[in-house]
Amino acid sequence: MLTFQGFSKSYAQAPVLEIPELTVPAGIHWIKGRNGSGKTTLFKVLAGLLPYKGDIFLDGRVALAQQPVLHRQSISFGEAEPLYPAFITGQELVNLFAKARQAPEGQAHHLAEALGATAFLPKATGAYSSGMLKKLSLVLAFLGEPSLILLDEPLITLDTATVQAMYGLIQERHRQGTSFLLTSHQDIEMPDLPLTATWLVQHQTLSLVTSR
Ligand SMILES: Nc1ncnc2c1ncn2[C@@H]1O[C@H](COP(=O)(O)OP(=O)(O)OP(=O)(O)O)[C@@H](O)[C@H]1O
Repeated sequence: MLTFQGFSKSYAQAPVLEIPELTVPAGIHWIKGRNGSGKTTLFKVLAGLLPYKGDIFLDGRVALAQQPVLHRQSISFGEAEPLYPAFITGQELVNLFAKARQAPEGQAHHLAEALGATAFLPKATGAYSSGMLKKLSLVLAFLGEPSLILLDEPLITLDTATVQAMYGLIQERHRQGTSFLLTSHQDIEMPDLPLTATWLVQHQTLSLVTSR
């Protein structure tokens, strides 16, 4: 699904990640790593938000740096601590993302219902709690038909029922062929998801811990 070749990422002169040669197969992947290890940096690179050196390919055909439009259509990113302009409503963002991503009819409604976001979408996001912001960010991340969805720290601020609903959506989309990368800075297990592999960001690289 993802192939790294001679990849490296630095901030100014400070190296953060180096992945000389690695293939991450399709599936649901859980990426662990301590605070500051480089998980968010990896996701921002994959989401096309940060420059890097080397090559990253998606599904063997989309070279992320060389095909930015196809890249952004193919990968969607749910941020760890999402922030939106305070005056905009959740519904306006959902409408915008649904249009830009050509989301199938009814998909936004299904996602908002599943994640318990329908009631507050008409309100301006400046009035949202951190959990409401996270639910909105998940609705936006699932919109459209990307082949890879990146969810950075998806468990933080969500109540137990919403975490279960999110697991349900991940499995539903996985059955339809979507891959997922999920991160956590906590060393927790994920018994409720059929994980393809667990990875660790450590010593400035990404290493496989376990795989099915
Ligand atoms: N914009 C930036 N400029 C300079 N250094 C940065 C920048 N963003 C992140 N870093 C550095 O890169 C390293 C990796 O940070 P990153 O946010 O990717 O870690 P993380 O694994 O997501 O951490 P956490 O679990 O705390 O969210 C850290 O040393 C951090 O200080």
